[in-house]
Amino acid sequence: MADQIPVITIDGPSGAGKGTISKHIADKLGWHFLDSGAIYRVLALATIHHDIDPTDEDSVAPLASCLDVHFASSSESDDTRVILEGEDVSGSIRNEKVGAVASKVASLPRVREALLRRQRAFKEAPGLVADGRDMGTVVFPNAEVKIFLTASAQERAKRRYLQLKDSDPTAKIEHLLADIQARDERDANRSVSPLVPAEDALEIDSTSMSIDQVVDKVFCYMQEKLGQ
Ligand SMILES: Nc1ncnc2c1ncn2[C@@H]1O[C@H](COP(=O)(O)OP(=O)(O)O)[C@@H](O)[C@H]1O
Ligand SMILES: Nc1ccn([C@@H]2O[C@H](COP(=O)(O)OP(=O)(O)O)[C@@H](O)[C@H]2O)c(=O)n1
Repeated sequence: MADQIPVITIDGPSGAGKGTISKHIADKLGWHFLDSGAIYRVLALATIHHDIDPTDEDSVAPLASCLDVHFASSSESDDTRVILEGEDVSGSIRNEKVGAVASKVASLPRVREALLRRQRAFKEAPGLVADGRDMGTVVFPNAEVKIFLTASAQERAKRRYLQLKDSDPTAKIEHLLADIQARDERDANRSVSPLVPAEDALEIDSTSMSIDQVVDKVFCYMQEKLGQ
């Protein structure tokens, strides 16, 4: 029964480490993983491909409802491939331009509504780790374990720079910091599903923590909550 399937939600701002930590926890437990940001990014890319204004709710909402996207596991790597309209877009959804458009389409209430069922369908046995902005507040409000992961904007921009510099030699920390701050502002101030910690979330500031330290902290908290 879907109701007996445990869910761990990890929400927080861009670059806090949500994806990295969620994947570690999901792998360790053998649970499913929902990267909800990838769905908003794919929708953003679809608006770019179809030349749709990302702020026009009447055009973006129908696109969200019938978005032709699926997630495929790859035999060559651990990564899940993201397929939009038959094309592998796993790399192209990750750039900062697509991230900025994603945060625009994500502020449209009917778009968020249209994507709810698609996200909830990831809840399958033996369990789910869900990463995003509103996993613990809106999509899985009854999740057993909720984490709100943060880090200072400077630290997040530095992490993003280190992540991008090899594939994008033009990446600059000051541009990434400005993008992160603009996205934080839009995500926190939108009218629907703003980026806020769930009341029952454990908040972790990872500014001075290593990836392993964060994984250990989440894992200990999860064992305490689930009694495992
Ligand atoms: N605690 C940490 N310390 C240092 N680097 C981290 C930490 N957590 C994540 N990172 C690195 O920061 C980058 C962004 O992490 P990511 O998981 O993509 O963040 P998010 O999903 O929150 O946007 C990745 O390169 C990741 O390896
Ligand atoms: N559950 C979610 C996930 C992402 N998003 C939006 O989608 C954008 C991209 O999400 P992401 O998780 O891939 O972004 P990063 O944290 O990796 O930079 C975010 O800036 C949010 O505006 C959202 O609104 N709700």
